[in-house]
Amino acid sequence: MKDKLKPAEMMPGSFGLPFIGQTIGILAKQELFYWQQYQQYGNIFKISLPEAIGFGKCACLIGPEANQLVLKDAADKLSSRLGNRSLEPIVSKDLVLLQDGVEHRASRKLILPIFHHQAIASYFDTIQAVATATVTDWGKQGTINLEAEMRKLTLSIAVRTFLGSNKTEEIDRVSQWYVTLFNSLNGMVKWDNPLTFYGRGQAARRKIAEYIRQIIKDRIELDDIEKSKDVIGFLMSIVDEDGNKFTETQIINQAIGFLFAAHETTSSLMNWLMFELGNRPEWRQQLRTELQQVTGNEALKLQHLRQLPQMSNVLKEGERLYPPVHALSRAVVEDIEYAGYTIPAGWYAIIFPSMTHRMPEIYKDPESFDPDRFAPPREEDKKYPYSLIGFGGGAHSCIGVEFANMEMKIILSTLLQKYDWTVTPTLAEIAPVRKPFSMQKKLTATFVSIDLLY
Ligand code: HEM
Repeated sequence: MKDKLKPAEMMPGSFGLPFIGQTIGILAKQELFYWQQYQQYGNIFKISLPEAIGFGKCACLIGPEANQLVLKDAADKLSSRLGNRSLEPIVSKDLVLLQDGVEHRASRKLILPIFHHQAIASYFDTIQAVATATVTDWGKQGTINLEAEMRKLTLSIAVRTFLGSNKTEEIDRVSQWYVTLFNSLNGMVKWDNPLTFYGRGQAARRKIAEYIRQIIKDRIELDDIEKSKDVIGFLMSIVDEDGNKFTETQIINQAIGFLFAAHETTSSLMNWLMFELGNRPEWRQQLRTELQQVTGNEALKLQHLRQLPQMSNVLKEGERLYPPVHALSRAVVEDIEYAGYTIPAGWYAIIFPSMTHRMPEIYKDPESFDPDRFAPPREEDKKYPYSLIGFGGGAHSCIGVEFANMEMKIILSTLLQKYDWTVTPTLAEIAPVRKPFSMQKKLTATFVSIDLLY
């Protein structure tokens, strides 16, 4: 049986140019590059990416079966740590995503309680307060750059709930360092020098680390650990089965890792939800009616969030059409087999939420925004396992999914209760969106107070 398997080199697709592989196509076209390869070659194709940026020969696999293989069935033969090593300059090996096997299971068990629903309930008030205060300004500003303002809002929420900072100037400072660190991911030259993206990112990382170190020091001095209901507080209180606590460096690395995992993802999904809703007055009204029925026009409370099925389906439809993590990468450490090919150790296996989510075999009329596809009896995501993977799946599935959904529901509810809005460019001008990462920068939104409308 094994003899009949073809070598991965025989897959359709192209490795591109020597040394740089397909880098030029990917830099120029981003997600669209993979989409075009999929159209040309089908649901399994090869590419290559430079080793200098943490890759090599890659098998790109599309569809629920491939997702299940990579995230579950063959997970023991794959390494998330090596598959995501391009993120190491930002998040360090202390983040669970960069760990495998026994080490990963042990760390994940320790940190899961931080994002368990009991714990995230304690973040509700903070998120609501930041969301309410921030969006109050949006109505006064005329047309806003949606991406920039949403980034500020989600960063403020993350810095407040994770690090416990509550002074505006501190939040702004940490947010600026974080943006510099995030942008340094684009830096090809890994030289720690102020002249390079990478160097500026590392300098910003050291500043964030120093800021967190001071928070830890203050809390120890003030004996304030147990009282602090933020992520740093939880990280400082965790004790493993042998009585060990996280070291100061581990706490810093985890916190920076969480900022990274939580921020860009939530911000991007929020932008596209605002875009879709901004183009659909009927859905804005439907969500508003659902909210009114549940809250009875009182302030939003935590328990209301569990009674908003239509809003939950809108979030899922956003996750389906605009998954912020459009590709998930693993390094192959032991040969795996898929679709008649052997994918050997040393290669990378990459799966794509963005393309799985638009397969007509799974989702009816996949390009259309149709949140009801998730409501009974349709429940299109239940037909095949691993067909909705915007939050990943298997051992490395997102630990922040509840936090993210709570945050997005709070922001959306706050906006729906306060404003009506329009977004440019319009759906007709840019759909279907194949480059959401860069396209989101073009989005602008105009908010009109509901009181002025009704
Ligand atoms: C809309 C928001 C979010 C989306 C779409 C999202 C998506 C994902 C995805 C796709 C993965 C799996 C990556 C892989 O398997 O390679 C993941 C993992 C992870 N996410 Fe999220 N995420 C979001 C928000 C958050 C938040 C708020 C946190 C909180 C800190 C968070 C923390 C993590 C962590 C720590 C992991 C790694 C888990 C592990 O390796 O065991 N994420 N996320």
